[in-house]
Order: sequence, then C-alpha cells, then structure tokens
Amino acid sequence: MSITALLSLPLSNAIVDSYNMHSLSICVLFLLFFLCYLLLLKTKKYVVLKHNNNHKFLPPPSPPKLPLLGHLHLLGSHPHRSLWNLSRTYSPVMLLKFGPVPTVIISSAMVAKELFKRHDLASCSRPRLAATAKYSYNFLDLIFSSYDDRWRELRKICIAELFSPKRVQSFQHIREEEVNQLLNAISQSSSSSTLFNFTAKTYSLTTNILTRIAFGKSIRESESKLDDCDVERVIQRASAAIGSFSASDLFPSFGWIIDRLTGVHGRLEKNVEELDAFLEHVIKDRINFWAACQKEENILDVLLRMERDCYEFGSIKFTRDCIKAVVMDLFLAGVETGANTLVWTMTELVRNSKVMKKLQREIRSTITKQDQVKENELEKLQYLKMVVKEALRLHPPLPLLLPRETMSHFKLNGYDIHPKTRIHVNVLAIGRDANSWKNPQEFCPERFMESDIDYKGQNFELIPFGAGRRICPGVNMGMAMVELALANMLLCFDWKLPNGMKEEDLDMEEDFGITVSKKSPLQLIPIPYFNSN
Ligand code: HEM
Repeated sequence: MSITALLSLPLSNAIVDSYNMHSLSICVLFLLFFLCYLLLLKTKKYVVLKHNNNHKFLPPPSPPKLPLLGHLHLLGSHPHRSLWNLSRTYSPVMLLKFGPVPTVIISSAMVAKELFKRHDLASCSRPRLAATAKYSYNFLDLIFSSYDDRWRELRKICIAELFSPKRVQSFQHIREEEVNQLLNAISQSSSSSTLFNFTAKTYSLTTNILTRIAFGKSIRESESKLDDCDVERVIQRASAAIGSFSASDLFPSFGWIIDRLTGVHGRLEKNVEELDAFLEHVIKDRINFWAACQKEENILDVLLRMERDCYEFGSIKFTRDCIKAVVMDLFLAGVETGANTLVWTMTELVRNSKVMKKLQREIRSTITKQDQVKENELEKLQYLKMVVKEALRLHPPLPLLLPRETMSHFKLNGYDIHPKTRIHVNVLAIGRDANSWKNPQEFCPERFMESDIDYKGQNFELIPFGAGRRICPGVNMGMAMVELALANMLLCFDWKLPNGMKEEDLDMEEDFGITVSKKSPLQLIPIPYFNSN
C-alpha cells in the first residue's frame, strides 16, 4: 500500500462514520504526530546549520518530497532521463533525497567544470554501499574504494602497471585476434539466412578480450566451470546489482530486512560467490601454467608477481583478495561499457545510413592492401573517431558516471554542498544540452570536424569517461577495442536491417543498470563486402 494511501486511511474512516469518535481521535493524533515530526525536522536542521555555519545555508533547488522516501519515487525506471527532465524544471544543480541520503545531481557542462576544476578533491570519494563492498572484497579495489592514501597508491600502481600506453599496446595482438574470430563468426552466419545477433556477439567479444588481457586465456579456451555465456550473464547480473538501489544502503537500521525479504541479499551473495569461484579457478590455473612455462605477462601475472614478491607500496599489500578485487574491476568496468558503446554506435549507424556509407568509404579507401584493419592504422581513420565520439555523446554507457561522495563542505554554483553528500553527474543531460550543442538530438559526427572537443576529461560538454581524479583509467584500452572492432566490421561487411524493417522502426529503448544498454538485442543482416582494389 502506498504512503499516500496509508495517510488518507484514518481520515476517510472518520468521514464515513462521523459518530465514530475513536477513528477521529486516531486521525487527529496521527496528524498531530506528523506535524510535530515536521516541526522537529525543521528545528533540528535550523539549529545544526546555525551552529555549524553561522551563515545562511543555501541548498540547491529541490522538488517537493515524500516523508521517508524523499525523492525516490521520482526516479522511475530510467533515472538518468527522469533526472534530466527534473533538472530542466529545477536547476542544473539539484538536491534530492534518496531516503535520508542527500544527493546532488549536476546536469550542465558549466557546473561540471566547476566541480571537477575547483572541487575535485572535496568530492572524489565513493559511498560505501552494500553491493560494492561485496564485489570489491570490502573495498580493496580501485573503482569503489573511498578516497584515501591507499586508493591513491593503488591507482598510481594500476596506471603504471596495468593501464600504461605500453601495457595497452602489448595487448594489441589479443584485440586483433579476437576481432578476427568475430569476423569469421559473422562470415559463417552471413552465408545462412539467419539474423546476426550483434548485441550478443559484441558482449562475447569484449568478454573474451578482457579475459585474455586479464588471464591470458579467453573463456573459450578456459576449463572454467562457467562457459562464455555464463561469464557474460554473471557479469551482467553483477552490473545490475551494483546499479540498483539496495534498501540497506538507504535505511541502514531496517533496510537489511527488506533486502532479505525481497531476495536482493540472496541474489547478491550468490552472484558474488559465482564470480569469486571463477576468479579462484583462473588464478589457480594461471599459477600452474606459470610453473610449466613462462610466456608473456598478462594483468593477472603482474598482480601475482607483486603478491609473490610480497610487494608492499605504502599501505598497499597485494593479497589474494586485493588481486581478485582489482581483476573484478576490469570485468565490471570494461565488458559492458565496451559492448554497449559498440551496440549504440552500430544502432545509430544503421539509423543514419548516409553516415554509415561515408564511414565505410573512409575505411575502404584507406585500408586497401589487406583484408583487416590493424590497430596502428586506426589513427588514419578520423571520421571513425568522430562517429564514436558522437555515439558516446548521445549514449554514454555510464550516464550518471559512478556515484561520488563529498568529504568537505564547498559552494557549487553558489549553493552549499555538505560533506557526505552523494554526487551524480548526468553526462546524458550534458551531452544533449542545447546550451552546449547545436541540434543536440541529431546524430551528426560532422560537428567534431572543426572542433578539438575530446573525451579525455578537459572538455566538460563531453565527459563519458568522467573527469578529475576518478576519470576512467581504461580510456585507451576501451577505445582501442571499440574502434578496432567497428572499423573491421564496417570494412568487411555491409549491414542491413531485417526484411521490411525501416530505419525509423529501430527500437531505441534503454535498459538501466550500472551501464545503459539497448533493451532489445540489435539484430542485423551482414552482407560480405569484397574489396576490388
Ligand atoms: C568505452 C568504454 C568505457 C567507458 C565509457 C568507461 C567509462 C568510465 C566511467 C564513466 C568511469 C567513472 C568515472 C567517474 O567516477 O567519474 C569509469 C571508471 C573506471 N573505469 Fe572505465 N570505461 C570504459 C572502459 C574501461 C575499461 C576497458 C577498463 C579496464 C579494463 C576501465 C576501467 C575503469 C576503472 C578501473 C574505473 C574506476 C576509476 C576510479 O574510480 O578510480 N574502463 N569508466
């Protein structure tokens, strides 16, 4: 029963039976309690603010809220879109309450710039949530840990050892081989009349690339109990669990009961167990493999070497749990973001066939000597880069970035932001803001022709990878994967919609988790293209 229904129940009883003094007195008592509660909240807030600040507190604008729930009821099934709509009515800096948790939503490039340039340090921690605690082995990882000395050191090590340009380049052959496998799979399906499930295949591609980069073996080759579909599904379930609200995060005193009753807790535990068993298996597998023969180092090898050498760097100790937490990060951060970027880019290309043809002309006139695009040729494909940027502008895989938590008070756009406030930057709203972009809803890669706007965290109208201290360290790894796969699929095939389907019929509905995916799978017909040059 809804809260509004609960509130009105005693009132309607009293009206129906006006002689029933009992109901009437309950109703009056209830109202009195409610008024006292509101008065208490107001007085408490006033006293706290007066004591702390000695100046008038100016909170960001806020829509009306419900008792207990705050603004939770306004989120709907697509929070990034509901929040974007609300920001147009209220302000590009908006204060909401999710249960008792104060949350600030930022929806313009100007305010994002102020946040990242002036208040990055004050706002770069992460909230400690029930699900993220589990997936990060109690915050031993990079993505979900709070900002402190340990996180700073871990980030430094990961950037130097795992995400450096040299390391990313050392995995070039893995990306090329996996893309080649995908091209073969498409060729096989294009000889039959069946539809090609673009979504499923790109998820397998990014999972296989990341498992090979992380462990040296794709899921295809691993003897793990999970096959590729299982691994993808387990990762998808993890991302859904992290992306959804857990009652115990909102109402610590009783929310855990709700999580147990609704099965949220059980599903989370099961999913974490599955992922942990998978990681344990591949780690053991890798240790045995190393004992047998020493080959090139993958990410797990680097981490195991640090564990073996009892590598200690300030407060970091590479224990087995720390290794699993970092490897888990790679999967949670890299698989869905890459696959969703590929799916949304292809969806826009199919809807905008002129752009697709122009891009194919660029690729086919540049790559004339061989039948596959190699990574070192991607630099020549400038229109390809514009197309991917445009897709990331319209469809950022993490439209609300990851939640930040403030560590100290600061003023943002003139409003007071207090410590322990959660911050979400709505990059979907920013990417579609008419103040920053001409015809923002149009898919027009040409807008980047004469512009230096890039996604590396300096141009705040385009920040699909975030900005500041928490910017995605996997930008180069992610983009290499996306650009290489797309260039090859467009070099080797023409892509058609299933019979009778028009460009405008293509379903663009989104599914919201930690990343936003296309709700229905993208099904296309690939037609092999033979370069006559
Ligand atoms: C197209 C692909 C990708 C996109 C759009 C993307 C986007 C993002 C975003 C928006 C964040 C959060 C930034 C913030 O909190 O402000 C993030 C964080 C992160 N990403 Fe990526 N990412 C991609 C690929 C990857 C890949 C391939 C990896 C590694 C294999 C990776 C590793 C990480 C890590 C470790 C973090 C956490 C950083 C921290 O909190 O310090 N990402 N990513």
